[in-house]
Amino acid sequence: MTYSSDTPMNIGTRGSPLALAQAYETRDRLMAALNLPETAFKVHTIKTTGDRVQDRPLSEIGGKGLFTKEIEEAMLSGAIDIAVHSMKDMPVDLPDGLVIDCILPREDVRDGFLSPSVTGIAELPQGAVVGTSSLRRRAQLQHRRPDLQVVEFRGNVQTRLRKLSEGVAQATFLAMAGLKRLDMPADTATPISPDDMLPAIAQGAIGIERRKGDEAAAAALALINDTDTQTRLFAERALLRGLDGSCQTPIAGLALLDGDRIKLRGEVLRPDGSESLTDTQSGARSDAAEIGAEMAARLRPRMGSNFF
Ligand SMILES: NCc1[nH]cc(CCC(=O)O)c1CC(=O)O
Repeated sequence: MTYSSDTPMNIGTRGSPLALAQAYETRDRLMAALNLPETAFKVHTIKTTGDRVQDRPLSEIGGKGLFTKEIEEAMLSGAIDIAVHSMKDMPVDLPDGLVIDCILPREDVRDGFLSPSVTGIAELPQGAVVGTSSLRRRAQLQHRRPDLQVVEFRGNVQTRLRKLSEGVAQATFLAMAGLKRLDMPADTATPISPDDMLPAIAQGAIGIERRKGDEAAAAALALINDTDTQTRLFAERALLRGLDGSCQTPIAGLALLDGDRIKLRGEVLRPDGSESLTDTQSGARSDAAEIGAEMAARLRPRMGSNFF
């Protein structure tokens, strides 16, 4: 079958401005690749548990896939055909019957530092308050600056910028990818080199999920898959899997390609930042997933028990 105005491809997404920007980017790429008009696609916004609960840290609500469950149910029921996700937020295991084999070209992988008063972590005064809801960023920050105070900072990009302007914290972090996809002014944040703060696994990458048997969706998505980004995510997500990690564990990882070689850097931290373990491994890009798994196997004995 082919998609048309009468039988459009139904695209599911969360409703935040960033999620919508990612869904429209996906639609635009599919329009170009399939040479179809806008009317051959329909974007459906779906509210998830994670969107609904705003007053508690995510780690407290618990459970897997807080931002994906309702969307995946809509896909399994046939209400939508594909779902657009930030790969950074995706668990390593997907529900039975669903697959992600389409990854869009990666945006800026770096974290951004945002503050109305200073331009970097080093300049923050002793004891300053920093807002973040990311366990990784919290641990990395406290590892470098144990004097800083970290407060919980939930909500979408716009909410966090508002909290910063209200003075709830003196600084915060946001992924450069999100800011760029939202067309925020370039001076909104100062990019932090991955050498100073290793980003989250899959940061800046968008993945598109579909039903396993849906050959029409598979054929369409194959046209817009970026194999370079996909390969980098094979390595990074294999590391995450090998460490039994999720977005609730302080793990960082970044793979870079150099011709037919791939180089993976990984970091695990104790949640209070008291310890950071890092590792680096290079290999053939065809071995991306093995490299991630091997790194996890090397880190595990170094971590001992109850590391996280
Ligand atoms: N966990 C929230 C989340 N998921 C994806 C992004 C930004 C886009 C990306 O990293 O791909 C963000 C916000 C942030 O970390 O600033």
